Amino acid sequence: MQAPALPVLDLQQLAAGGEQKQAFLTQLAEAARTVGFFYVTGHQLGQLQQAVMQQTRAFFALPEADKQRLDMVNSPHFRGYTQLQGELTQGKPDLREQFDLMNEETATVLADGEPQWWKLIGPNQWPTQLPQFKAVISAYQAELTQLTVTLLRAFADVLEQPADIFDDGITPPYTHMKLIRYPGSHDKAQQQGVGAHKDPGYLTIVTQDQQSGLEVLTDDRGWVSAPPIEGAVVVNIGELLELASDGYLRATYHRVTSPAGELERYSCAFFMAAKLNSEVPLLQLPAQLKAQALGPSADPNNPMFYQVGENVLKGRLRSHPNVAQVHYHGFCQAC
Ligand SMILES: O=C(O)CCC(=O)C(=O)O
Ligand SMILES: [Fe+2]
Repeated sequence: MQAPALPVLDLQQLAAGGEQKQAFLTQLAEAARTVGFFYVTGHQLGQLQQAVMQQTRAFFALPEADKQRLDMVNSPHFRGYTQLQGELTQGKPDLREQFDLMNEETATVLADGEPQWWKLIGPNQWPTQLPQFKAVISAYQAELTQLTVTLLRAFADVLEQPADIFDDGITPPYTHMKLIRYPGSHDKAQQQGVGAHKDPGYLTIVTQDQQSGLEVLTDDRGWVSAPPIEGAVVVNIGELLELASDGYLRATYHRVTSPAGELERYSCAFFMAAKLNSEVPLLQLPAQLKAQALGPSADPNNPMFYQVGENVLKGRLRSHPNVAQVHYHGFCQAC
């Protein structure tokens, strides 16, 4: 077998402590500084992962009318179903259908003048036709939340910070899970499963079925494929970690190219951010790390905000203009 193009890290080493933990942290630092994308094995997600993929397939196999009843446009909290080409990346429709959910909460009632991102908080929409769906997906959400917290603490170590430096903002974190189906494309001109983008949170974990398609932009090798590896999930750094580390760590551009012809691809992307009503701490890095911090990347098409709610809402408004139009009209200049 060809060696994977991205680093593979074993979480058991982190758990073992001592020298093994040090070896894990060294690899994490290297992976984070070079590509910002890596595989993680040695997690405990195995059986649950299979159940999640089963439920994901079952959801997308529901009749179109059942899925449409859960359309995201019903939800000011950006939860629910988005049909094929219903989401935009870099202004172009993505060839994927998806189901989004976040922390299950009661909607906040906004007083005059309060920031709009409070509206991101609220209940999910659930498909009642699938009796196991909510329990299985919620259990996975809880496991991935734990895993991202563990990894973020490891990043604190890499950045030579106290292990709890991020804790205030992530008790609990804001989490967003996206179940996705990418249909095959017969058209070479239309293969944007999802266009090139950075993720807005601290960290993302991607669970893939057997079909490849995820690609990562590297400095030295251009776009490289991140195909599924049995027993591994893919982890990548988001914008909040880039901001917190003043660009020492980089959020990496990635995309999904549609499978060919009759093939299809299923995945689950899990985004972990800090609480919406928090600010990302700008860490005081030791001199040898600071010297390598490039500052956060400046992209006029993608401003990054330290205020977490603002950064998360920016991404949602841009990706789902129809939801923005209905629920954020008059606020969103782009819609
Ligand atoms: O489906 C995947 O593998 C990744 C999806 C992704 O990058 C995203 O939704 O942000
Ligand atoms: Fe992404």
